[in-house]
Amino acid sequence: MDIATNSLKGDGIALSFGGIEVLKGLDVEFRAGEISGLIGPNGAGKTSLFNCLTGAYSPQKGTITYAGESLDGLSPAARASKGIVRSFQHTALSPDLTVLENVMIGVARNYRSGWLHSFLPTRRGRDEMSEMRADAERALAELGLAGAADKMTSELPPGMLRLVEIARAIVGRPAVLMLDEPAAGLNNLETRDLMRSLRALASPELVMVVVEHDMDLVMSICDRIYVLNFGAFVACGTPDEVRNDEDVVRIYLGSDDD
Ligand SMILES: Nc1ncnc2c1ncn2[C@@H]1O[C@H](COP(=O)(O)OP(=O)(O)OP(=O)(O)O)[C@@H](O)[C@H]1O
Repeated sequence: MDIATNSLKGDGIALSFGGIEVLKGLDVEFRAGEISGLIGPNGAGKTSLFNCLTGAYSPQKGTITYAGESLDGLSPAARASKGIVRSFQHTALSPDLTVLENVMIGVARNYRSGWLHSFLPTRRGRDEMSEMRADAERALAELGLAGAADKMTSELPPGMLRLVEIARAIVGRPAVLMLDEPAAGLNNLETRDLMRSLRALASPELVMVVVEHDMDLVMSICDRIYVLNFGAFVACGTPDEVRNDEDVVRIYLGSDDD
């Protein structure tokens, strides 16, 4: 398929709560092969747009497509089965499973018989289990976490937990990876490791979208940045273009938020 068509697009996305319009007819295109950033002050509408794209919210107006195919009306699970996955701002890992087992959960959707069947003492169950294990080991290795596979998640510092969660999101080889504030709660060193890992994940087929308050991270790793304010885009461009945009400097970069 032509990579240029493999974008996640929103056309005229409008969302209201109790009559208050929080997204005002947004047009957006997150392209494969790029890391896109979504930034803006508190309450600008970033999470609302993120939730519309992942299927957690249904916009009252507009259309969302991936590679030209409409996603309208599909639940988050149905979108995930099409390869559109998200990570969570607060880690959603199980403390009772090892790192490897937590990541294996993320790949279960790719197997015909699923997670439960893989534990059954059948040939197919055993084969699927070892494939899932190999997929999870590959995802952990991609993020530099091979050595942590057998640890319990409770033994890991926050920065590594965030990477484990990203490993769980990428283990099924998603088409679209949406990251909600991946650097929240991380120290400077952990944030730098995360930036390196995210940059290394970028590939020509993958649409990657990062909602983030950490401006250094966004400016360092993103190819294109959308700036949202009061539910409307005020700028879109490369980090340099956005950094030098007068409106952005006025409404966002000059604020005390970040
Ligand atoms: N479920 C909801 N019910 C009512 N209002 C909501 C809901 N979700 C978001 N809003 C409102 O929509 C507006 C945009 O909020 P949103 O969380 O999308 O902004 P944001 O840019 O992600 O902010 P932050 O950076 O603080 O997370 C805010 O005024 C918020 O109060």
